[in-house]
Amino acid sequence: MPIHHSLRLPVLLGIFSLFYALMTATLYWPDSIEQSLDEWRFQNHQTLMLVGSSLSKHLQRGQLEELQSQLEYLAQTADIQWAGLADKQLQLIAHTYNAPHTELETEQQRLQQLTSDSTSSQHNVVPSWHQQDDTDYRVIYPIGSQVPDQLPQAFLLVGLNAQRIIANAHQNAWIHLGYTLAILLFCCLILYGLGCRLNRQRTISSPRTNPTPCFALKTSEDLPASDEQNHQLAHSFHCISQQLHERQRALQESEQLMTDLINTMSIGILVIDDQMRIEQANRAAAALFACPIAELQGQPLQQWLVEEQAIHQIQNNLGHTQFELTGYCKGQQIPLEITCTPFKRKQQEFYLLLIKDVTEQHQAEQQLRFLAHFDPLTRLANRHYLLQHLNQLLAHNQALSLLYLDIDHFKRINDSLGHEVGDALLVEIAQRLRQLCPPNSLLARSGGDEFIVLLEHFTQEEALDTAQKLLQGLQPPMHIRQYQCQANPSIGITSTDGHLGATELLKQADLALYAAKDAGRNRLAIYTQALSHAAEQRQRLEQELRQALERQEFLLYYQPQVDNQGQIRVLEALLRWQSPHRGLVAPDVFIPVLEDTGLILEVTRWVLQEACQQILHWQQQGLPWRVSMNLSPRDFQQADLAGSVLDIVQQTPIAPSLLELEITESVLLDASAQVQDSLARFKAAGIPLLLDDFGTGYASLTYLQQFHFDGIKVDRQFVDGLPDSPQSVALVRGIVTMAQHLGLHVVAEGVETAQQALFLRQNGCPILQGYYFDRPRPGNYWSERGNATYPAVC
Ligand SMILES: Nc1nc2c(ncn2[C@@H]2O[C@H](COP(=O)(O)O[C@H]3[C@@H](O)[C@H](n4cnc5c(=O)[nH]c(N)nc54)O[C@@H]3COP(=O)(O)O)[C@@H](O)[C@H]2O)c(=O)[nH]1
Repeated sequence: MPIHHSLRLPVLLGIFSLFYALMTATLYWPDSIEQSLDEWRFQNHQTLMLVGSSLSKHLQRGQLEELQSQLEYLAQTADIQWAGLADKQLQLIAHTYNAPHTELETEQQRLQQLTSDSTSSQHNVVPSWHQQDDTDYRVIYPIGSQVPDQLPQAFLLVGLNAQRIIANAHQNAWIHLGYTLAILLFCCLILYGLGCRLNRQRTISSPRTNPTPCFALKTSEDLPASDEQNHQLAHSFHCISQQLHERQRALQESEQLMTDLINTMSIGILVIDDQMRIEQANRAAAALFACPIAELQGQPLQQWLVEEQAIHQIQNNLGHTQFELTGYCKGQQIPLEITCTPFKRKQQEFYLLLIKDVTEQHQAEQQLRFLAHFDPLTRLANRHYLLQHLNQLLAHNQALSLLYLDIDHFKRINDSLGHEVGDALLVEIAQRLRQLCPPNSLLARSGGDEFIVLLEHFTQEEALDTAQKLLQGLQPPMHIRQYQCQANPSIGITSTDGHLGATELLKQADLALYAAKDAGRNRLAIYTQALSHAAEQRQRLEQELRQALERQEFLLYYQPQVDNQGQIRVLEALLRWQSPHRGLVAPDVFIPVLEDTGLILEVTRWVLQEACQQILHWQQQGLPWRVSMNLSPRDFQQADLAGSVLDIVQQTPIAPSLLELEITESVLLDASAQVQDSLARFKAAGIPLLLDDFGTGYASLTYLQQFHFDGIKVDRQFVDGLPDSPQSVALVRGIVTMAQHLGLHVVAEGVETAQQALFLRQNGCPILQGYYFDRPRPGNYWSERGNATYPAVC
């Protein structure tokens, strides 16, 4: 059938449209589905990478609950059906509730095949995608793989379904095809309409060729119909273009959303191509390199990295790996932690880099390293560092000497002037020691007020010489704020030819230090074998004393204090130790050990209980004697000395005034609030307090008044010189006069002769104690002796 010439073009166009639609369907369609799937995989890859990094952190911290909820959260993501997590041994450690067991088992087997694949050049399994059927995919995603050739920390197993994406792609393709056809159809119609109009005009303008009124007939019937069609077509075209516009807007919006999301992430993100050019960057990355995003894009990555081999590191990395590189920011070098994940898009290789500035982390690590080896206060090496160095030298049998320093009575500075002054003084001491120490020496703060100087290649004579310089150098007082502080050290010295262990050497220096302290402080002492021997003896004594306490080998002896009429007024309870090996041991031998070990606290409790029982016993016998007992300075360091003493006293039916407490001056030297509180509570309970060994220490009238003592005991050493030594005479007279004026009662101890007793009586001392009257004896001796008086002193 011949085609009217005005329809020829539209018909041709129509045929072309159909042909085009057919071509698009066969060529464009599969390609567009493949492209959608590519993009879908890429997006899921990124999601898995982000989730993988947080799962890795939970794994490192062993947070199983967080792992589980992270997986559940992942399974809520569009197209992700289920997820599971297998550890390095390929055992499942967590999975979502909806994960089918058969799937998990299959994935586990697949994982086993992947990791055991001997043909694989790397054990570091890369993310692998497996297509189950048309729409189902399974992904094995390695997590926390840091080092090539090593298995990653774990594997994320994920089931994905691409049905939505494929359906979307189909829909898009249909719409695309529909649009194309509609546009072509629309063009056909326009062309057809134009053809008709051209014909009509031709008819009007050339009446000779077409004079018939058919034109009028055609115009009256066809023209309105054609206008109507044109109008509808224009309307459809408008709708289509509007829809197109809206879809484009939606696309732009989702693109913007993606960009915004990436920009809000605090971690720097870069996408680079295989030529290492930056394709995309987020705001955090721009801030890291202090360069606007637009300027970053298209730039070679090398421009921002210090190391040349950095690029090889990125290119050679096969999986999701993490490494550190140094980057540039405003000309400054910054340490960067980079997680690199390669991916393919449209057959081209790309790398996704997650970049973190680890400057703060590095600083914290540096600080930790510093703290591990140095003392933060004085900035000297610490004990740990010194030990390390000492061990290294001794491993090479190097001859060396050690000086062990301890500042005498440093505690008093802390207690009286406060810890801030104490700290400042330590810094000053460190500073002075630094200047005094010779080259080839290592100065360390061992802790508290202890310092150690390691002298490499120093003989004992040279070490002695250095120690003397240190002693002298620390002699001048130090000005700390408004105070003038004295920091006198005691120094222990030891030397070795390099054939000793570090611990042994330090022990020797420590023993020498204690020898220096025992010898009167602010001096030095050299280690000798005898010190080790004495230390061993002491160790043994300590051991035996512990047993003595368990086996109840302690005894109380009592020594009387006699008045002017020769009557016993008070009996002083004095501790003895009936040792099965040593016989009856005097307290001078073992009390220092009990004090050092803290055993004295238990012993004092025992003494107190015994003394109270003895008072009660004598009371029941009609012997109204008071008993005095000694408290050691160490007793005052326990938390509630007054509480425990008063408890024991109250448990016995005796008047507290029948017990006297003898306290040495050294207790008051460090009179803390705790000491003051204890003394006040004894006083309030009615227990008399006596200041023992008066005159030997730092006897101060302030103490007597401040702590409301009832009396003093004149020390044996003053009584010893009576009546011949003019100093003793003057001192004893002075003490007694002062005590009388203060209303204190005075006891003189260590009275051994009749002359001493007479002198004391004639000089107003009413109560005397000493061998002249009696030695300390067991309680039952006094029970039997009863109230008999001693001969009057005349
Ligand atoms: N914390 C405690 N300290 C106690 C306790 N028991 C005793 N001590 C203290 O031990 C030191 C030695 O005591 P001791 O060997 O018992 O000596 C006492 C007397 O025997 C001795 N003394 C008494 N008269 C004379 C004498 O004429 N000559 C002489 N050479 N010595 C004599 O004096 C010691 C009593 O001293 P004091 O306590 O200062 O009155 C001694 O410091 C005891 O304090 C205890 O249970 N806890």
